[in-house]
Amino acid sequence: MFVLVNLKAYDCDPVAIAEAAAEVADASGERIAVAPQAARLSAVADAGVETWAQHVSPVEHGSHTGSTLAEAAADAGAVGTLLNHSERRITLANADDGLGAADRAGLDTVLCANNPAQAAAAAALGPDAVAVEPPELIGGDESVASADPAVVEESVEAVADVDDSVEVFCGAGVSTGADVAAAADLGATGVLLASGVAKADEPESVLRDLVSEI
Ligand SMILES: O=C[C@H](O)COP(=O)(O)O
Repeated sequence: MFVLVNLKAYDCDPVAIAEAAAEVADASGERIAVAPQAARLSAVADAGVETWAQHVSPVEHGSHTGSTLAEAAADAGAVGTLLNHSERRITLANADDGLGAADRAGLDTVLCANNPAQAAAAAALGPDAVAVEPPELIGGDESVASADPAVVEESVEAVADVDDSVEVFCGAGVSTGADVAAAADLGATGVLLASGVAKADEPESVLRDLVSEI
């Protein structure tokens, strides 16, 4: 199971979390990545953890003020990017172009979706993975795997029907090793989480717990 920690814009120390994640990944042998604010990509990558962007713009080099160029994210140390996160929705055309930009820069991609129908549509665009996250469960205390297991199982089936090479992750409320194990039981191959780590008093213990039942 891939554990992808999105720090969003939380008031946390991205480098301390990156160092903790690198240590837990090394000790456990599990794959953990951290997605900080774009301005902190280099600092997080320098901490030695797999680093992801939260978003890249669907543009090439040129006159695109305020954009996050995929090549710039890659140069800063990112190896992958989220696209179409629930808090950073984009149009279908921009999702397609964003995937093209990520591909051009050599970034892995996770395209987010709200539900199984969107997951199928997302899979049709050919990302490396689709992450299904019911928006109403994001930032909550109960994991999607227990609060709405059907949305995960149905997304796994819907994506496999479109393209069985696309992985399915799930997210929203994931914060414990039991949540990760439950997601795996439903067919997910990764989890996308944020508040459970970013808002924790001791992020390293949460990270250790997250990989404890894989
Ligand atoms: O990107 C992460 C997801 O939106 C889940 O956030 P959460 O773990 O705070 O529910």
